[in-house]
Amino acid sequence: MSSEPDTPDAGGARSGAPRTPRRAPAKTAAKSAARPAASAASAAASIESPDGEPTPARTPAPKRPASPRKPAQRPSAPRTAAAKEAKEPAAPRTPRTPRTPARPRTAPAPPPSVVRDLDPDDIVLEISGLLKRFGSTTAVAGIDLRVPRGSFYGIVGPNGAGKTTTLSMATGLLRPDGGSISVLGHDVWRDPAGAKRLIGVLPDRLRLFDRLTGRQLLHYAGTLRGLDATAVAQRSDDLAAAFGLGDALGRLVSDYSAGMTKKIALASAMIHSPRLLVLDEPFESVDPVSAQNVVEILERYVAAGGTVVLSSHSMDMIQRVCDRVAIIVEGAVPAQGTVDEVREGGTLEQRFLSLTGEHRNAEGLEWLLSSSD
Ligand SMILES: Nc1ncnc2c1ncn2[C@@H]1O[C@H](COP(=O)(O)OP(=O)(O)OP(=O)(O)O)[C@@H](O)[C@H]1O
Repeated sequence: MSSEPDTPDAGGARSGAPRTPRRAPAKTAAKSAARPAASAASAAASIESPDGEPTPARTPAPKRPASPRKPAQRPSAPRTAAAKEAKEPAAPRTPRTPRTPARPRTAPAPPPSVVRDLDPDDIVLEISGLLKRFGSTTAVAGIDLRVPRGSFYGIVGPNGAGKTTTLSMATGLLRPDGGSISVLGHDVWRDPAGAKRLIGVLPDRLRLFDRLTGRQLLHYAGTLRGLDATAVAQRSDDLAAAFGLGDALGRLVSDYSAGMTKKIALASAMIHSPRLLVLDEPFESVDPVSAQNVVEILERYVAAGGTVVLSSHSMDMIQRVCDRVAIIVEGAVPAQGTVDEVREGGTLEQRFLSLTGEHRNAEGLEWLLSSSD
């Protein structure tokens, strides 16, 4: 979460034992060999055998003599008017047999949506008239959202729609230009300490203290939230086991894979058992098995009374796990509500496409298909 100050090296080069530089001579030579003939010979001569001895350059194969070209077979078109007249008129074309009409495609039935019967007046996160501009760009243009307690709330939208900007403002990471945000009655910008105590955040751009081990990072996150050392140790073990990071807790976070980093960041966001979890693209870089594992952890959290707000580009995932969803387009929310209300009988993806008009095609990229030789 943003309340964690950035380390000077956060997001920087990976630490740990220096890696042995990889040898790539064979690759380089192979690459050179693919070059045109003039350089190919010198490249071949420079290839070394594994014991360091230069291998003899191959003798170039003798060129095959070019076979004489056959004259073109196509008959030439009649040149004179007389010859034109002599030409027989073309036989009339037989009309095509009309095709049997294709069977109308039946769209696959949308999967059943997750239904949670929640009190619409018991609101955990309330956003009203939220506004944010960056210079001449209006990133968020007056968004209203109401997230009921106990919901698994999905936020979807095309690239640049304003999802991250909205979630950053909702969690106190970015100051809005207008509007208000409250978490269980605490105004995020007037009472940041009160609101932040209730929130766990997985921000879009992870900036972690990656020179710490996983265990140290969890210890830091837990003690920052006021937990004592015993509780932190216990919860760290529980979270590491749940996220499959048990064996990695002793290793530096900088040496984690992208998916592992996401999971340790998520564990850090959950260690203080927040009432609201705000997760910006939590499944990005996470393998399908781990994603399912994370979903199960979040479902247990929601079943126990927690509330999750997450953004994702995976319509399938949102449709499968969320009971409510908001679609953000150009900084506004044209549709929000239960998944069934938003998808209006179709799939979430169909509704998303109808609202975003995202049907760009590859016109203008014809050059991409032409060879660069
Ligand atoms: N710090 C910034 N400075 C200038 N413009 C910004 C900044 N942050 C976001 N924007 C702009 O605000 C708009 C919304 O960006 P945002 O990151 O919220 O979109 P998003 O919906 O999260 O996109 P994506 O799905 O690609 O992550 C974009 O036009 C973006 O270029």
